[in-house]
Amino acid sequence: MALIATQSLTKTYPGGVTALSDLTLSVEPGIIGLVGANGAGKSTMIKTLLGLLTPTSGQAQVLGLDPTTAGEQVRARVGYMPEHDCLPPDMIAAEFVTHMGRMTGLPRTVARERASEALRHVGLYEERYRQIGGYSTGMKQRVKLAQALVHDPDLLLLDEPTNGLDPAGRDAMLTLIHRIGTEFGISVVVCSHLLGEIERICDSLIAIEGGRLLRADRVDAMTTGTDVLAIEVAEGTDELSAALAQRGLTATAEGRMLLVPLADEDTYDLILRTVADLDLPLHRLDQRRHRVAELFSTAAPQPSLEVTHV
Ligand SMILES: Nc1ncnc2c1ncn2[C@@H]1O[C@H](COP(=O)(O)OP(=O)(O)OP(=O)(O)O)[C@@H](O)[C@H]1O
Repeated sequence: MALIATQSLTKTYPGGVTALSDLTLSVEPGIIGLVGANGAGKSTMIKTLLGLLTPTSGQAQVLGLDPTTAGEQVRARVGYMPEHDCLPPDMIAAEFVTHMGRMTGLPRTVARERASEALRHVGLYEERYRQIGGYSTGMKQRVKLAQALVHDPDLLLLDEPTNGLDPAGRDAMLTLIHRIGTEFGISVVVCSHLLGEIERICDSLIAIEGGRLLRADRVDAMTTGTDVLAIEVAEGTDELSAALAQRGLTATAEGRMLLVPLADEDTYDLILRTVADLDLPLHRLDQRRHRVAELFSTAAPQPSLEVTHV
């Protein structure tokens, strides 16, 4: 059974903005990145999957349930970490997460135990009796994650979980999400406009632009090899380029690399022989892979689709 499936899912807000347009996709369980620039429709998608927004047309299934008609059942099995700060500053973290557990229907003692456990999973066990207002941004993000985990969901929907964090904090949050997805066997959908960082921890990606689906697929299927070889030598790049041209290979310079079309298996040998003949120190020779970033059009209007790591 697909983890999430949509058929022609469309959401137009009362003001007339179409945030999701005719989205049809199906993703398997795992860690799934929902990527797109600010305004692409990610939050709208998450809220629709939770049954908090009703689609204008089309359908969605989450864990085999229709959020429009079975919203409560969906929310009982799904944990949600919203994008914006939603934490009461004068509450103690353990109390807040317990309260959120109670809201999902857990009895008081179970909610308390589960809250401690969830706070331990996110690395806040020692600090759990402190007021949230005194927490750093990273700790607040972890409390939001703990409250999403408290009822032991099958699926987590995380809306921009690295928002407001510095690079080290982002890294720690992504490592934590990856651990939850792999060690706890919980599927995770993680929204981000930071494609590079999300690509690193995900099995699959759903890429959207202006409310439309660009592609939903496994990351490895999106990054198959191209028919271009990248060569990098420590020195003598120009010399190598000229020598390759003499042997009928057209090399294009890109930064410190030379890119050569991969005609057939002999191309590798020809390059290696040329490098050896010139006695140049070879740093790399490999087949270029497609990058997920290529899915997105380079033109505006997605200036904030930052690629941090590819
Ligand atoms: N309640 C609303 N009423 C009207 N328009 C809305 C509403 N919420 C979102 N929109 C619009 O729908 C589009 C998609 O917004 P959405 O928040 O889903 O995008 P996003 O990809 O999550 O971006 P961000 O990361 O900036 O939140 C945007 O044009 C936004 O302005």
